[in-house]
Amino acid sequence: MIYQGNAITVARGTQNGGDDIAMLTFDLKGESINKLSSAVVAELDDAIKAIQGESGLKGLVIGSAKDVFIVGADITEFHGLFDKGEEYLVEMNLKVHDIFNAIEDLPFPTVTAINGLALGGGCEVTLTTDFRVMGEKAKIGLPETKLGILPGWGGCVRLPRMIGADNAIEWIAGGTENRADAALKMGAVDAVVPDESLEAAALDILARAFSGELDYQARRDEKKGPLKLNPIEQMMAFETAKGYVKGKAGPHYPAPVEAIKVIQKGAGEERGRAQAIEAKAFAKLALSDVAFNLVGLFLNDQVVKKKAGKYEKQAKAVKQTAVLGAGIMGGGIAYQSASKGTPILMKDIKEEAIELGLKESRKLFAKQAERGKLTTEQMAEKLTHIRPTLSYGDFGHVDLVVEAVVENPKVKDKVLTEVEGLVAEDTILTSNTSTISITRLAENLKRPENFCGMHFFNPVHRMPLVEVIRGEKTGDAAVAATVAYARAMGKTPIVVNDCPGFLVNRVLFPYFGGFSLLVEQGADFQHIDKVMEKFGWPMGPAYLLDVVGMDTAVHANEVMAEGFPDRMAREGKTAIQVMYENERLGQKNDKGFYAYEEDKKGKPKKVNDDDAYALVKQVVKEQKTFSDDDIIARMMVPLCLETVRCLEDDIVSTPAEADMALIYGIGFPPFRGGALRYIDAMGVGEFVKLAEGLAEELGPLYAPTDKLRKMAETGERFYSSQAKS
Ligand SMILES: NC(=O)c1ccc[n+]([C@@H]2O[C@H](COP(=O)([O-])OP(=O)(O)OC[C@H]3O[C@@H](n4cnc5c(N)ncnc54)[C@H](O)[C@@H]3O)[C@@H](O)[C@H]2O)c1
Repeated sequence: MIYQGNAITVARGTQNGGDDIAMLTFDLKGESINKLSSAVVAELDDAIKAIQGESGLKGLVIGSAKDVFIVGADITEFHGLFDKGEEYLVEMNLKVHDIFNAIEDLPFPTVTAINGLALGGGCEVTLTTDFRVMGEKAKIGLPETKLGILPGWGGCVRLPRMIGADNAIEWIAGGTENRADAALKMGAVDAVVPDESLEAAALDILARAFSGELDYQARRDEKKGPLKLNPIEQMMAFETAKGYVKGKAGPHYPAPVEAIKVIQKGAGEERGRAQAIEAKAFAKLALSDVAFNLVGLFLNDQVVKKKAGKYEKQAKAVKQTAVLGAGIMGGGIAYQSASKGTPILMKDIKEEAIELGLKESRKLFAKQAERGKLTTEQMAEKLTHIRPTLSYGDFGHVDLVVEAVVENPKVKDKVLTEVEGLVAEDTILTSNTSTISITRLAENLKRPENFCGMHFFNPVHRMPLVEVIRGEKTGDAAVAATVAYARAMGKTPIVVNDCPGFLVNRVLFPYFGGFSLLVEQGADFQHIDKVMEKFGWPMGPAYLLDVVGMDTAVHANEVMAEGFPDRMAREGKTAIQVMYENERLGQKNDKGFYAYEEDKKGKPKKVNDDDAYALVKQVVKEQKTFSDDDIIARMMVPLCLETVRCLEDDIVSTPAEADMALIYGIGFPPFRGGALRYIDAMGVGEFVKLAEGLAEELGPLYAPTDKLRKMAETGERFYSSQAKS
């Protein structure tokens, strides 16, 4: 044994009967995957030094004993490391460069055997060796820009020299996970073989290097030298890419463009100087709020997944489901279930509704086939997973039912009690209601413990969130099975307690409340939209209301006002009500705050409509002017405060889940990390001051809770680590 650590071992391996190959294996103890924590990187340093000190070696194979090669750096360490500042981060990366360069400079040929995943730092380890062989099912990539940073351990330097600037930009700026065949085509790896042949293939490559058939020194020189593009080619490649990538990433996500700049700046440089450029740019990005928030988002996502995983372990199998109602939501639920492989019965009372639901599903499957994601046979097979019906015939064999009929408590009561009488004792019943209390719907059921909410978002195939709502009598088995089913559908379930609006709509409607007040005080609704879109929302509030539908919004608002009269009930008409009364329902009838025309692709395109302005005038009481910051504060404060209340009222159990629900459910700007992360970034004290000032003029919708005031006094935060700026 040459080296034995907690995550790395180096042994002498055989090649043609000898023992002159160093076999370095990643196998992190106590974990199911390999990741590059600081401790593992320190081990790698020791392991390479041990190899350097060993005599009689003539080759190195790096591999993994787990199902994956290395999934990346240990992201749980990031906030702590970023806290140490720019200088520390530059030094840290230069040290890693020294270790990685030492692998690249070993006096014999080297090869990595990649199985499972080689992402981020894991991918960068593979780039240090002269050759790479990859398992057929493995994936490789540099997803760092998705975290608001850039590959800082040589990815921006080595990859462009290996696969060309254009290809490297695509991988790095896109943060893509790339399949083995694509990696081979681009020259990122030298061979693709079945997993079980990886080691043999790696040894074979070494043998060919020993025989001189493969020139490992030439490979090395290429990686270590400047990028082979003349200045004009460089200009063309980089400038075009920067323009394109900037347009795609948008103004709030600087990392992809910064990564291109690093590749460009380092292009004419040899290894050491190019790596220094990379280290500096990495540290700068790592200290940005965007990186802080995106890393936070990743960690929150882990919390949410872990919680769902725990429920899933206790869940009974959900093999056959049913949806009641084949409308917008029922149709979407049936498609999503079938698409991910759980057979589903789709029941409606109207033949036309069923036809429409099936037509939508066919359209969505056909789109996937067009994009090459499904073959025609697979598409036909998936469609058979949806079984349309007008009767309850096969409901005796259903594990879980999703009720998605019209939003009317009487109809829902009737349908739910009817179906409860037909299914097995342990079948789980769920409702996709957006506004009716789950505890209330359970009142007429014989087995309320088997009932909970399963709230999807529209359009179901696109929106990742499912709120799983626990009513007063809901049992753990119902929650567990519903969470498991949501996961099987490829969704992110978050478990919340019952209250009007549940979590997401309870938080969204105060935001619309802020919008109504602004409009009444003379703010232009199109300007509000522009400001909030610039802030990072995918659509402004007026546009969002048009998408939600004015009828839905008015109805939900009534429910919220009844539930929280102190802050959500109000006198006088809002612009939303005026739109509704004038049959401007939004996109569903082509007119709301905007008018809608069909674009070339047949999608609704919003255009200005003077009639909408004329109607809004009816509610305008003042003509105040608002700065962009005023608008942001008046929109964001009620939303953030309601999120705080949901946490205090135990509607949601952690800040991580609350923030992720808003990002996944209503498109809260991800780079801002969520409502509670937003308060933390502003500082709880500053936020409370801002809210109190607004509450004086605008009332209880803006009033901070006592607990939040206390947090401001004591300096408490929602998350433990702190953003930089
Ligand atoms: N549309 C949304 O954006 C959205 C989002 C989340 C939740 N929801 C909720 O989902 C539910 C359905 O909403 P939708 O937008 O799909 O409505 P929809 O009007 O498009 O569809 C309702 C369907 O239910 C059918 N139906 C009525 N009574 C029935 C019965 N007894 N048995 C079987 N089918 C019956 C109708 O024929 C219709 O096809 C509502 O509770 C709604 O609040 C809607």
